[in-house]
Parts: sequence; structure tokens; C-alpha cells
Amino acid sequence: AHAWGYAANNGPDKWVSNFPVADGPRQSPIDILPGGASYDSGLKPLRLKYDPSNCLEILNNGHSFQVTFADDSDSSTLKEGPISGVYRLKQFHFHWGACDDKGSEHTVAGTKFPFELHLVHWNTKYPSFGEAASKPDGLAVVGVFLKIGDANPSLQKVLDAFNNIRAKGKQTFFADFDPKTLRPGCLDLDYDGSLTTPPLLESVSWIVLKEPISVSPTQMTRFRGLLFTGEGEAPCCIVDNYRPPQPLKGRQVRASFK
Ligand SMILES: NS(=O)(=O)c1ccc(C(=O)NCc2ccccc2F)cc1
Ligand SMILES: [Zn+2]
Repeated sequence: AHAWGYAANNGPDKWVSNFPVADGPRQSPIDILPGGASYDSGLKPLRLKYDPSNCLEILNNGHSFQVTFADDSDSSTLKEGPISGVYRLKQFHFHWGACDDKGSEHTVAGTKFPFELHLVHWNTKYPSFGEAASKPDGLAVVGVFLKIGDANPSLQKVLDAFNNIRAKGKQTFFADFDPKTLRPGCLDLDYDGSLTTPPLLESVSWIVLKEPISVSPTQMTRFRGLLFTGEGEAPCCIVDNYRPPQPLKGRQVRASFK
């Protein structure tokens, strides 16, 4: 079977044939109606603690690019918020559109953002990311929307690394990046969901931050220059690497704010 992707022949509508959980009860992303979220006064503020020296590399995996972190210690962790225990940062990556009117995976009352950042963490009660990824409380992903506006200086460091990872499979050393600089305010919307790409495992506590951060149009176009394809292949830019919202199936979204 050809690998999954985002094209007409291998995109989100086709994933269910190889990954039947695509039609499961807690799939992601979803359309979030803030009015429909229930304020949970018991929610403590999310605690992100990242050590930039844990940053290892940046790589183009053919679906997006990701910045991978060393996760052999508790120096870059996520705590509190809707989760219990300590979750370690494994990687962050983005989803984006071919143009500015789409690109995010989660939507807010139908509104799409041009980009969505995912900070992926795994529950240290399990021995590894791979183990945690198959448990209902194994993963926690923080979703941050990006909108067009002023340039984002901390993001520029990531973009400057793109020249070395334009083609699929390329990776390069990438150090001293603190993703906390990418965190807007603390209006969180939380719900139980899944990975938004195959294997679509239903193991993710989603923490979607309501307030977007800004990136400039120039910075945005840099993302769209990355290639799905490997070197020597006809170049195909990574765009529209997002899964559309999935049925809520009775799930409750909790808000950390009134
Ligand atoms: N877009 S997202 O929901 O934030 C998302 C986060 C991580 C993955 C991932 O790690 N896949 C590979 C993978 C999956 C399961 C076990 C091991 C793996 F490497 C996929 C999607
Ligand atoms: Zn993602």
C-alpha cells in the first residue's frame, strides 16, 4: 500500500482503509466552539518547562518538519493543566496551508488559521514515547495557532534552518531553541483526542491554546518552500498537510477560562 499523505489518492479520506481507528470515538482534530466548552475551575495553569539544550535536530519527514528533543531526562516537561503526572517534550512540528485561509487542524467556531504548531509530549509513567503512544493517557499535545502579523523572532531561528532540510529525509543539527517563546497567553481548551496523522492512535490529551501567535507573511512563505519530495524527485511543496475536523461524538471540551 502506498504511504499515507495529503494528496487525493492517499489523503485523510483514504486513511481509514489502512487505519480503521480513523472512524473511532476520539479522533482529532475537532472544531472547537468556545461557547460550548465548559469552564473547569479545577484546571490549574499549564506548566511548560523547556531546556533549550535538549534540542537535538530539525528534520523533514516528508509530511512536515519536526524539531526533535532529547527526552532521556525530565528537563523539558509539561505538567498541570488537564493532565496528571509529568510529560516529556519529544518534538514539535507544524501544519499549514497553501494559502493563508487554511492550514490549521483544529478550528475555532469554524475559523481556520494559516498554521498550527504541535508540541508533542509523552507520559513518563510509561518507558518510552512508542509505549506511551498506545495508551489512552500516553500523550499530551499542545496546539498553538499562528496568524499573520508581526514577524516572530523566535520562529526565525527555526526558519533559518530550513535551507538544510528542504528535501524529504534531510536533517540537520539544531540547538538552543526554547519553544516556550512560542507560547501565547494561557487560555486553554482541553479535550481527549488522537494523533492527527496515521497511526491516528487515540492516546492524546489535547491542550489547544485559544490565542494565536503571529508570524509575518515572509516567514510564512518560507514554510511553503519545504518539499514533500526527496532530492532528485520532481519537487512538490509541503502544503495543506492538515487533517480536517472530525466528529466530536459526545466529547466535552473543558476551558481554563470563563
Ligand atoms: N499531529 S500530532 O497529532 O501532533 C502527531 C504527533 C506525533 C505523531 C507521531 O509521533 N507519529 C509517529 C509514531 C506514532 C506512534 C508510535 C510511534 C511513532 F513514532 C503523529 C502525529
Ligand atoms: Zn501535528
